[in-house]
Amino acid sequence: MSDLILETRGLTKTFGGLTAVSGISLQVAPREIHAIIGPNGAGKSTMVNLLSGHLLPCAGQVIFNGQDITGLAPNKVSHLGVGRSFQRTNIFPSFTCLENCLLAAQSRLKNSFRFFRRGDRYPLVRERAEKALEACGLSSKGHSIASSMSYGEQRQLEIGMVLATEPSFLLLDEPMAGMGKEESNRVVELLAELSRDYSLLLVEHDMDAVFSIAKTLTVMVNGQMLASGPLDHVRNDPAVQEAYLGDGEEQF
Ligand SMILES: Nc1ncnc2c1ncn2[C@@H]1O[C@H](COP(=O)(O)OP(=O)(O)OP(=O)(O)O)[C@@H](O)[C@H]1O
Repeated sequence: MSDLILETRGLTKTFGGLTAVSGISLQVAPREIHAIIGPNGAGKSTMVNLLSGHLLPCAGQVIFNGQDITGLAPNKVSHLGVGRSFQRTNIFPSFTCLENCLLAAQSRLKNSFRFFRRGDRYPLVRERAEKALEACGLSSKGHSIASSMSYGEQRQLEIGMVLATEPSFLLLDEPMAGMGKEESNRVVELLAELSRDYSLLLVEHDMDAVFSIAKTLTVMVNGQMLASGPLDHVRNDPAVQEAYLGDGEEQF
């Protein structure tokens, strides 16, 4: 029995003549934060989309909790416990924080026709939504209209909506994108807290954030995996050092 929660084997995606993800094999252990880093166009978001079922791989496998989930539709992947957030904020701006989480929690009800009833009429849905709000640090903002909150809080809410779907694994695409230092520090703390209960794979450009919370790291360049493994090991890998120090853009 594998002790990995997620594993990819030779995962590959091409768009016409471009190989966006080329034979990537990585592993994520339970309750660890695994970060994927790399320059723009490296294939990081494509990788996330392959894991969440939003894109079909051309070759390779995705194994989640020992089950081959390659090619499953996003809703099936989500029902198995993989929750994902997107690079751009994906909330209902005119709804309150609680209503956003209620909708996310309600999406987990078996009968989709139950969408015609308000989520707060279901005690379980309400309980999950409130728990998610608390877990994302917004329990005091339940009745705030989402669009009236700061950008950082809106991104926190998005994580709350993912949590309301009761995942065991979180796929987060640039959760700190566009944030100032203070806001991203708050999200770093939140993710560290969440890693006690959840396994996380995140794509992130903020190296300070990555190095402060990730336990394992995968570095991608031009669709290829340059290195993958424990943070310090990968960080000191000569190929990684060269790739990052080479263009002077993202040094560590
Ligand atoms: N749907 C698509 N059709 C065609 N090409 C695509 C598609 N999605 C991504 N690509 C290409 O695949 C490559 C990898 O893109 P991807 O968005 O995965 O990179 P990334 O590492 O996430 O970049 P960034 O950090 O800028 O978000 C890029 O060259 C991109 O233009």
